[in-house]
Amino acid sequence: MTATIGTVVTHRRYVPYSHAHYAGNLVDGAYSLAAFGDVATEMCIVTDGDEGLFASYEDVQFRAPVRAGDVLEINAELVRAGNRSRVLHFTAYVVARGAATATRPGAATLLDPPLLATEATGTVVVPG
Ligand SMILES: C/C=C/C(=O)SCCNC(=O)CCNC(=O)[C@H](O)C(C)(C)COP(=O)(O)OP(=O)(O)OC[C@H]1O[C@@H](n2cnc3c(N)ncnc32)[C@H](O)[C@@H]1OP(=O)(O)O
Repeated sequence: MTATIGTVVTHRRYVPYSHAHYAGNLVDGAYSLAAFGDVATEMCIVTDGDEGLFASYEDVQFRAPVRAGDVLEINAELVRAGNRSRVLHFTAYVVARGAATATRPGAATLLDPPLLATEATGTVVVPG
């Protein structure tokens, strides 16, 4: 296992309507953070053969809403590797979004370009 700076791990997931929390089917910010935790877990497996533990966030920016019915692309990039610490930069992009009408309740569209919804920097720690 090697912690190579620039390594990227990507997940894609549909945001279920069961996660709508606010008006307009808005999803809470914690949803993005949970997604960052999952992509960080895979990053730790890739770099260190262990799931790792999330130690801290230095910065979290909610730049655009995430809504139920969105398809998210979640990325983690390894930006710094200490002895046991791994600093990751996270992004969550909306790549597709529901576009329901009265006659087509399941209509949805790809977003081109994708919409940057959430961005963060955080540190995970792996065993020595
Ligand atoms: C992948 C996602 C998983 C999750 O979401 S898990 C759920 C949430 N997280 C947790 O429940 C974790 C709870 N916290 C802990 O268990 C411990 O707390 C840690 C294991 C995270 C760290 O404890 P210790 O192993 O005793 O840390 P040390 O020996 O003091 O330091 C080891 C390396 O970790 C860096 N570090 C420790 N705490 C922090 C912090 N809060 N923010 C940033 N970095 C930290 C240090 O600097 C050092 O780094 P250097 O080995 O590269 O020199």
